[in-house]
Amino acid sequence: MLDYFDYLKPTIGSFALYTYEHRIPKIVADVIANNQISAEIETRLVELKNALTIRVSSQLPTSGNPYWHPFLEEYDGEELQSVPFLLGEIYWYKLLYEVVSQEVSDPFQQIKESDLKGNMDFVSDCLSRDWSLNDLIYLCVEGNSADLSQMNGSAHGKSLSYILDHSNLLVDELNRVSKVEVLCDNAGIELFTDLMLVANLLDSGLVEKVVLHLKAQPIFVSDATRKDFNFLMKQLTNTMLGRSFENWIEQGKVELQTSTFWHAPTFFREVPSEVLQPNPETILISKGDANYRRFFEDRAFPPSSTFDVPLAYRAVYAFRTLKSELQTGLDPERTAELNTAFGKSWMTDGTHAVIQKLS
Ligand SMILES: O=P(O)(O)OC[C@H]1O[C@](O)(CO)[C@@H](O)[C@@H]1O
Repeated sequence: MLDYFDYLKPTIGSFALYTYEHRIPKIVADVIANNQISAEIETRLVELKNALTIRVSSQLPTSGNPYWHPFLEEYDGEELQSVPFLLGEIYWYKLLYEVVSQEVSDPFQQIKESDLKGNMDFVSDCLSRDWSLNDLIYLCVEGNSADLSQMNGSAHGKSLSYILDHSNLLVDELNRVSKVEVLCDNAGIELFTDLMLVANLLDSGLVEKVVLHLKAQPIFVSDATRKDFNFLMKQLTNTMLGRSFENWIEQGKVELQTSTFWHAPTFFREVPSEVLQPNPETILISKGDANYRRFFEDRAFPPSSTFDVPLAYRAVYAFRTLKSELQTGLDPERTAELNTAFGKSWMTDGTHAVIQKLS
C-alpha cells in the first residue's frame, strides 16, 4: 500500500532539496539566457529562484484545467518545502509558465531545439543502421538520458547500467497485442528514439496502432509537446522515418494525444478515462523518471517494495534512467551492492536504468 509510506520532501541531504536549491536556480538562469523577455518578467523569474519560500496559492490561474483543483484545495497556503516533491515541482513549473507566458509560449523551446540541432549527427547515424527490436528498446531507454532539466544537460550515448531488465518479457508480450501506447517524455533525441522504436513495431507488423501521449504545455524543461513533435518531424523531412510517420498519422496508425492531466499535480491513481483508456489488447510504455514518480507517488519506501499499478492494460513497462530517490521491485541484495558501490548516487545521477514490468 503506497499510502503507508510518507512522501519524499526536501529534507536535508535529499535530492528534492538539491533540486530546489541548485537545479531550479540554474533552470531560471537558462530560461533568462535563452529568451527575449522584458526586464519586468526577468525580475519575476528571478524571484522564482527561491523556490522553497514559495507558498501554494489557490488563486493560481488554472486556465480551466480541472486536474489542479484537488491539489490547490489540499495545499493552499503551504510552503513548497512541505508539499510532496513531485507535486511541488509541478507547481513550480506552472508558476514559471505563468510568469513567461505573456511574452513567450514555450520558455524551453530554444533550449530543446538547439539540443536537437546539435545532435543531428547522432540522428543520421541511427537512421543509417539496421536495428533489432531489442536494441531499439535499449536505444529508447538511453534516449531518456537526454533530459535537459539535469545540470549536465543532454547526455545521451553514455552507457547505462541496467538494474532491472525485462526487455525479453516485453518483446514476448508485444507479440500478443495489437496496440501500444507510449507516455512520451523528453523532446529531441529522446522523442527521436521513441519514433525509431515505434517505426520498428509498425513496420514489422508486430502492432497495428500506436498512441503517443505528449504534453499539452511545456514542463520539466524538455518534456515533449506537440510543437516539439512537429519540430522533430521537420528535421526528419526527406528521411524514410519522417515519411513513414506522416503516412501513419494520416492513416490513423499513429495517433498523437495531449492532455492537461500531465502538467497538473496528479498521480496515476487519479488518471481519468478521458486521458488513458486501458485495455487488455494494449501495452503501455511509460518513459522517464517523472512518470515513474507519478506511478509510485514519490514516496519513501525501500527499493524492494512492490505495488500494484491499477491500470487494466495487458502490461505496463517503465523505460527509465534513474533520476530520483525511489525505486521498486529491486532485490535487497542488489540494493545493498549498489549502496556499497555508489552511496545514494545510483538513484539520481542518471547512470542506472530499468526496463521494468510494472504490471
Ligand atoms: O525527463 P524525466 O526522465 O522524466 O526526468 C525529469 C525528472 O527527473 C528529475 O529531474 C528528478 O526527479 C525531475 O526533476 C523530473 O522528475
